[in-house]
Amino acid sequence: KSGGMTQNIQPQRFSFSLNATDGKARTGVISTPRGEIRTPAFMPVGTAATVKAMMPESVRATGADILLGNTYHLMLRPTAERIANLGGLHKFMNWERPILTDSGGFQVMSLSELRKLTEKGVTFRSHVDGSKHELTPERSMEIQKLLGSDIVMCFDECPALPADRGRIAESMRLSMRWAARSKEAFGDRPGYALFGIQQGGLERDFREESAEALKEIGFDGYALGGLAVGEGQEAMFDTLDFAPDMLPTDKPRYLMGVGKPDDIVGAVKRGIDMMDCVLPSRSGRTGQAWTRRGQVNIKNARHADDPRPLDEHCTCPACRNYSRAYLHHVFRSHEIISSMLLTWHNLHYFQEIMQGMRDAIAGGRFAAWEKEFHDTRALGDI
Ligand SMILES: O=c1nc[nH]c2cc3[nH]c(NCCN4CCCCC4)nc3cc12
Ligand SMILES: [Zn+2]
Repeated sequence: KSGGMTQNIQPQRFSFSLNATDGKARTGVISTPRGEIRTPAFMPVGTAATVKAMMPESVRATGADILLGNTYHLMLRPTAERIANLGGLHKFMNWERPILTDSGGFQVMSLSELRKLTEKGVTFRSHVDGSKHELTPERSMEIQKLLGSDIVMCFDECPALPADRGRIAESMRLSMRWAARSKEAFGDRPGYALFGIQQGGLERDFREESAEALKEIGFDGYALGGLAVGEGQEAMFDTLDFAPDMLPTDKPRYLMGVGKPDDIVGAVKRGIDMMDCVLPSRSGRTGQAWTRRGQVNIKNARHADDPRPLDEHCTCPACRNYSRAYLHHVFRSHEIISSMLLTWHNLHYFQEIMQGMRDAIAGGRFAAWEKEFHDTRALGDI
């Protein structure tokens, strides 16, 4: 760097400070050497080292403080070793702020073929080229270290639902043994964090057993896994009515894979600090816009002549500079800009929900904010 440039001195540690609570809802800041994460936080998903259809600077412009990457996808292509040799994932994808990486177990079970699960780990064939691979707690930690991930997830097993109690307990106990092996393999890495993942399905006693096991091992943060796997919102909320409270209050709580706007609001209301979901980006590419008045499918013919923006209150580039008619046209014509604009809008809207909740919790007015959120959605699109 040129002389005289003041280095923005970042903390060399990973820490979480709670600023305010309102009921069970919390707001705070996670400090990391690569920057701060305002909570409650929503993480856009950058599976293959890109948030699809978005430049990194655009992702930042939506208000994101942290991205999610996937061990499973990056180990298959371009491989973690190649990314490490090129300077790590941050440099590779030109995102210098925090990155959290999922540990791969969930993606193996949902994406690969010919999987074999043993106490040691999982062997599987790549969905990309059919090549054989193995993931273990140790290998997952090594991959996430090679990537340079700021927040590393334990290697776990997420049971497919519906599953009987015996299967849920057996799977959770395997994940807890893998959590211990993950912690051992992670080692002591100041400035980097390792999060444990609570399992146990929808069962209070198994969630309790899992939380106790994780606290005994000790982690920098605690995720709730095994949810958003088809149980439905009511069952998920019923579980969130007790499961987060079993985890330490002074550490971040991360609900994996969630979700729709109302899932996100309901989760924050129940004490969740971090979430991730492909929904805003994936649905954006299919023409599905999320707005304060509910969902809008821009491909619907009713928009063909509509000169109004998607959402007149939204300040994103899609709503500031384009009409519904234009968005309708570029989607119908399969123009690349269609994915860019709708993804940008959806990510911007999701971040606006997070900012709204952070402010509301800090101001002790979460209930009022939540009521306005639901009442406006009930109006439906105009
Ligand atoms: O238990 C988990 N351990 C590790 N990673 C996970 C990721 C997860 N992602 C989800 N749900 C994702 C649901 N998402 C909704 C939008 C469409 C694609 C799937 N549950 C998860 C549980 C886990
Ligand atoms: Zn917008």
